[in-house]
Amino acid sequence: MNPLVAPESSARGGVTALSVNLNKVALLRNTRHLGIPSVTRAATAVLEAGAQGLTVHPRPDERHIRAHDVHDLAALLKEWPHVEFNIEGNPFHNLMDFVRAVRPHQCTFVPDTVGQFTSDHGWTFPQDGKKLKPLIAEAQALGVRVSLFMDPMPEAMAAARACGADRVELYTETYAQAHAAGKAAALLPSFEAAARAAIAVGLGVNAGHDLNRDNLTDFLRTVPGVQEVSIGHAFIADALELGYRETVHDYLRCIQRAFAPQGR
Ligand SMILES: CC(=O)[C@@H](O)[C@H](O)COP(=O)(O)O
Ligand SMILES: NCC(=O)COP(=O)(O)O
Repeated sequence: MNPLVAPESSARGGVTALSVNLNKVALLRNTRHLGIPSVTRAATAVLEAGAQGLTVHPRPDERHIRAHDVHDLAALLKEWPHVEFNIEGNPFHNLMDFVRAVRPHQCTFVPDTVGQFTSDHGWTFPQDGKKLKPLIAEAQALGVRVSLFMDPMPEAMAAARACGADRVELYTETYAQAHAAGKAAALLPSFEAAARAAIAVGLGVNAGHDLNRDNLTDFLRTVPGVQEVSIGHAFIADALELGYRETVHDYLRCIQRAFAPQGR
């Protein structure tokens, strides 16, 4: 049994799952009272094209994903029993209401403030562990896997595990910025070390934020055991040009390339 491949992903041969974040479909929809572009139609399109999961981040200000979107997607996913639903948010704000009502496969705890521009940091350990522990336990008692949004800090992983988390999601904006500047090689070792430290204490590893078709393969080739990438902003930008189906296929190819023997 390869410790870098969790049981959940063994069904895919250890290949990372693609979870499409639909926030930006809702953002565009909310700029008119016409209901288009449809979040549920986008979800159906990306799932029919092969995406393995959906992610939403219903922020308290409802700038994009609204409460009804979460419930609409939960209803839709009853038709897709093998697709994972991941709901992100701050568990001290509105996230737990959705966890209790919808019981998604996974919730991702993100330490955002209410009006924050976007997610830009992970939890702080050991300080946050004590207050997170009961909420993690509550979500798990509802059958919901808990992932903690984390900066790539190997030294924080034991404390993340100690408060009961099932997985961590490595916050990848710094990697994306470095990759765009041709400097990813300097940063990847810290992400690899954080992933190995997480796996060593029994945590699963997810990743997300500013991943795209240019930087995804390099990340997955270097960082071991990534079970899920959640990708939204760049994905939807690409889909505006290529369409949902072709965009899913492009991202799945980026993932597959990372697991192919080098040189192919
Ligand atoms: C947690 C994270 O990095 C993203 O999933 C987050 O959903 C981005 O939120 P916005 O789409 O509101 O920028
Ligand atoms: N958890 C990351 C996510 O869901 C999407 O982030 P981004 O691709 O919109 O930056």
